[in-house]
Amino acid sequence: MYASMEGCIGTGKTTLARLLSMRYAGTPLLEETSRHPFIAEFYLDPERNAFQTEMNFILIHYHQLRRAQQDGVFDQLVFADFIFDKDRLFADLTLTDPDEQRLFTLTYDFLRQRIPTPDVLICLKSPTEFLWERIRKRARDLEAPMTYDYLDQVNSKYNEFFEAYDQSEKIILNAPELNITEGSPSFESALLDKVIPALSPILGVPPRA
Ligand SMILES: Nc1ncnc2c1ncn2[C@@H]1O[C@H](COP(=O)(O)OP(=O)(O)OP(=O)(O)O)[C@@H](O)[C@H]1O
Repeated sequence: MYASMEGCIGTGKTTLARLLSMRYAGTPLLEETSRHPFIAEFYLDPERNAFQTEMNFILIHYHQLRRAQQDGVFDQLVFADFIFDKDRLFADLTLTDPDEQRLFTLTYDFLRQRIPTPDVLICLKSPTEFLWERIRKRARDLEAPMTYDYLDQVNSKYNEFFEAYDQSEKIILNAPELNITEGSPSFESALLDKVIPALSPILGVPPRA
């Protein structure tokens, strides 16, 4: 079973994937963010750097998922904090040159066929204001140039994507209601009330006591 979290920037995907892995004694598959060499440049000049950023993201994500597949990671219960399709969603927004869009699509479609699709997608929805607050609070240097308008556009893309998504089972959750914060008692009770009852029947296993 392969479960993946998705949601806009700052929704809490990584924290949720990590905690669900612990709860279900599964294996976390977390995005190797430290290996995104272009993201800082992207935020400084999105128009100029979008193509190299998106190509870089699909190659990194592809290799991480392929490596996991070859290492037999998907033979276990896996909780990932990203899916390959997220880069299609970002590229739809960031790539404006038709030649670059075409080359991205050719590469994306070629790679997409070679990687596994999750059995269940956990969709974390959130109002943009909530995400903006979280991103300001976590204060990652490279995200400092991000504008509210950009975040709002990414968030709208995610909402459209969640609506249309039909590749597997999906569970739609409201991220602010969960208050995804490690060690928070309200998050623990939201996990028990809202996430685990929806997820366990799909996974076919109960969480650890
Ligand atoms: N394909 C992409 N194109 C442009 N930027 C991207 C892309 N994928 C991720 N990013 C950027 O990389 C950074 C990390 O984003 P991502 O949503 O993957 O993780 P996150 O915000 O740390 O997740 P969470 O807080 O939900 O655990 C963000 O600044 C995001 O805008």
